[in-house]
Amino acid sequence: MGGLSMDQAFVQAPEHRTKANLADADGIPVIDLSPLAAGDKAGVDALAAEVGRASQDWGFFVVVRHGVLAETVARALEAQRAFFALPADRKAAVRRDEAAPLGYYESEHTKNVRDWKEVFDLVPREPPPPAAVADGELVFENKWPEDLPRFREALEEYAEAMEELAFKLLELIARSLGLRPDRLRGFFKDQTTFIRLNHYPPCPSPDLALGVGRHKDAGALTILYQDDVGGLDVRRRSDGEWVRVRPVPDSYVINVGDIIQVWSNDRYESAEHRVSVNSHKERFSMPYFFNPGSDAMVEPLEEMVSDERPARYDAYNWGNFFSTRKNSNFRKLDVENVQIAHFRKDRS
Ligand SMILES: O=C(O)CCC(=O)C(=O)O
Ligand SMILES: [Fe+2]
Repeated sequence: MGGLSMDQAFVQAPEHRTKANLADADGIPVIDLSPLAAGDKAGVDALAAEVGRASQDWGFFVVVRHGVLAETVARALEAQRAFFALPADRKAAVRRDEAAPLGYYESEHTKNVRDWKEVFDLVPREPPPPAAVADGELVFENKWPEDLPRFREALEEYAEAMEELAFKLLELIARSLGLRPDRLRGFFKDQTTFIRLNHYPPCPSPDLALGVGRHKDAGALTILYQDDVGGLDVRRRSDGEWVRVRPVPDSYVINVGDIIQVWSNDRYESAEHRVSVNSHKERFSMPYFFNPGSDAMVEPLEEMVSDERPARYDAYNWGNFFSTRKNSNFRKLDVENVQIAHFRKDRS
């Protein structure tokens, strides 16, 4: 199934393997976004406060009544299933490579251990192709599979709906930090957002391998659709234990990424998470990684910095960070991949 076969490359170190009978992440807030549609100020303020608490306590929350049409989601899911059901040679025809990182891929490494998954990456907005490609420069051009007619259409429609939701969430995050609602918008003008379709085939050794190894999302916000199988685990802030984010029908799992951690000067923290696999049921998920433009310099916002709380990070360029991270995920390297911790002022 999925063309993967178990070998040493997938084996996690003992301390990173999934334990049986993981507890549920009971406390993860489920937030109803319908006050946004109603548009009354008090309702939206209360919502922003909820988002703020969740971002502080968990770095994760679930949203329901989010306004994304069920048909739009259903069409995207159908496209996703149809793509991964294609024979290997047709998936390989849209395989990503180092210079052109979008498309199909089945050999991603997270922290140098191979993930038990296959993916398809696409961008909602293609930047104009550079006139000449400089050495090391990545070309973000979508690769659409042939003879899968509704695939492109369904995902373009989905991407549009996600962008709308992403900007609403960004506004709530800004409000929750006491900022102007549109304070963060400007960073997303030439955004490097991408959508990933994930397929986790059943795994013969779910006690040894992971669908995605433990990591934090590097971007600003992640909006994740997960099916009803379950497998997303988050490291609970209160005690450091891994707990499972049980699927909620018609919901999205939202997590704040490293960029919001830096912008907020550590008021919010990007939580570590991973994907566990199982031996009997394939799982599908679709994260939307909402990322700023590649020339964005990421640093604590001036409103988040004071004499009592000086800036905790040096500024870094998002485009460099992103392409360095992408390359390190592409194959096994001998060095640790780039982390925001490398830009912390108090690192020792
Ligand atoms: O599939 C999932 O539930 C989460 C995937 C994930 O964390 C990622 O792709 O960054
Ligand atoms: Fe993630």
